[in-house]
Order: sequence, then C-alpha cells, then structure tokens
Amino acid sequence: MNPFAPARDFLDLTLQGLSPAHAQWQTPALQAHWLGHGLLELTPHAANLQQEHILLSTGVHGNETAPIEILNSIVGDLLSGALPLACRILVVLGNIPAMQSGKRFVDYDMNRLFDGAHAKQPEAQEARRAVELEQAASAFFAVTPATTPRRHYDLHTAIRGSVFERFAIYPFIHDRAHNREQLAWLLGADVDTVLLHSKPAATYSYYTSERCGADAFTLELGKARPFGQNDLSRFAGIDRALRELLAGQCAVAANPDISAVRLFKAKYDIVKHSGDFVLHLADDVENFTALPHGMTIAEDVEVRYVADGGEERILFPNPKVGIGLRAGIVIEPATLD
Ligand SMILES: O=C(O)CCC(=O)N[C@@H](CCC(=O)O)C(=O)O
Ligand SMILES: [Zn+2]
Repeated sequence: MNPFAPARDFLDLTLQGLSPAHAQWQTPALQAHWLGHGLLELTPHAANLQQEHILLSTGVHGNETAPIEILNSIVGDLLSGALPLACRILVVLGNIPAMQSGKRFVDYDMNRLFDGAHAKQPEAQEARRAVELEQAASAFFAVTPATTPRRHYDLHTAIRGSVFERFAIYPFIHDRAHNREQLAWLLGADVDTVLLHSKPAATYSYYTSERCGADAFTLELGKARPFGQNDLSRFAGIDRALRELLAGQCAVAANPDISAVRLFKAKYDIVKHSGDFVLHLADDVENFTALPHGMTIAEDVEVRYVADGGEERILFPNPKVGIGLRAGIVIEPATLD
C-alpha cells in the first residue's frame, strides 16, 4: 500500500497529522517504511544498494520552509521512480507543530535540546520530539556497518540575510579530522562557506556527529520565508547535489581541492544572560558582517562583548532568544588542521 499520491504527499499528510504507524510498502525501486510522524526510511532493493547511509532532516525549525519543500519534492520523486535511489536514507521532518503554525518553535528551540539537553526542559513539547529524533537517528545508524559512510545533512534557512548566502556549520568533532571529501561535496552543492564549531552543542548535527559517528552538518541554505514564498531557484545547488548523491551519481575525488572553501571558526558565543541584554547591531545587519576593532557588539548586566582585532564577524545575531541562550556567535577566519 502506497499511502502517498500526488495530492497527498509526505509533507501534506504529515502536516495534516496523518502518519499511519508502521506503514510499509514497496515500489519497483525501493522499500519504504513510514516509521512515525515525519519519519520515513527508504531502502533501495539490494541490487541497487550502495555503501552510504544518509540522514536528511529539515524543519527542526518550523518556519524554515524552503528545504522542507525541496526534501519533500525529492521524496516524491524517489517514491514515484522519477529519481533512482542508491543509498539507504532516513528523511526527518523535525518540528511538525511549529511547521503547522509557521513558527521557529512552539515551546522551546528544538535545536538546543539534543544530546541530553531535552532533560532540562521536560515541559517543552520540543523536548519529547528531540528524544524521538535522537532515537530515530541512533536506530537508523545502529545497523550501519562500521565501514559504511554515514552522513547527516540538517537543512535550515537563516533568520537574517547573509554576506555569504549559503553556508555549512561543521559541529565540533573533538579529535576526529575534518572530512575534506565532505567539504568538496558541499562546494559542489554551491555551499562554499563553512563554520567550524569549537565546542560541543545541543544541536541535531552535533548529536549525530558525536553519538552516531556521522559526517554531520547543519546547512544554512538561504533566508527563512513562509511556505509557498520561496524562490526555489536559489536552492538549485543543494537540490541537484542531493539528487545526484541519492542516485549514486556523485563522485568526489580522494584528496580533493578545497581551496575555494571559505573557512571560519567559532571564537565565542554571545549569551543573553538577562532581560537587560542589548544587541548593538541593527536588524538588517547580515550574517558574516565584519566587526570593526573596538566596537561594542552587545551588553548585558555584567558583561560587554567588544570586537577585537578587526578580523571578527558576527553570525546569527538575535536578541530575541530566551535567557541563557546564544544570541550570536563571534567568528574569525580559519584554516584546516
Ligand atoms: O538565523 C538564525 O539566527 C538561526 C539559524 C539557525 O537556525 N541556525 C542553527 C545553527 C545550528 C548550529 O549551530 O549548528 C541554530 O541556531 O540552531
Ligand atoms: Zn534553523
């Protein structure tokens, strides 16, 4: 039984709250398993199976709709047979109530609740969902052989415009080496700017990187807009790269040339400690804007954040976050180890 049809696709049915538990069906190309609300696993029939297990998530923030539309279209094409599948994949639509109400989150920012942080916000509906998404990722990768590459791309769009329109966030990987083939793949997806995180985080990509051994990235693919208001032509690079990857048509050379990647590393987080927090950046200041030496970036009761050295830039400035949360990241240029 294929519960999908052109007018009732994965996203439509999920937004309507229609997720038949444990629905499984076959197409000529693949085995589909609807694991739960917004969770769909697709496995190509053995003859086509290649050595990649890939988690594709989107909608961890409900108002970041362009990648949700793109991933839904890819799923539709995989199920109809228009796009061949060569990898085992898990597709995750993250925060469904937030998608339904067009908001970043309902109770609490879900991308601050992974890797155990959900236990600190037991009342938030996003905490329960973060547990489900952790379990879905862990179960998906639990059957991945140790030598099989594991990838996770968590697809987002940003609140502000950006000097560099598309960028990737590489979670902190402790003593592992950064994966140059992955950076080359990102270049092929028109994602030419990468931020290297410098410490653990409670994000979905940190969780799958650290707990599931995946090459995991948060991808920021443009500016967040409501459903139906996206110019999807601006997302053509990631759409094409994902389709080629899933179809087994992407060949990345060993030791590729990644000199075109613009690299930054996180220097420190600006934290909103109290209701007195003031951000000294206008609403139209874009991500990656340079911070002149000596400028006061933000102030709170007992702390002043002052730019140092002239090479620093600002990422994700947001004075509206909850108290105790990150209200921006100060970043600086980096090179690979
Ligand atoms: O535009 C913004 O201010 C936030 C965009 C966004 O959702 N970014 C992610 C980045 C996650 C990471 O640091 O890996 C987030 O804030 O959760
Ligand atoms: Zn986001």
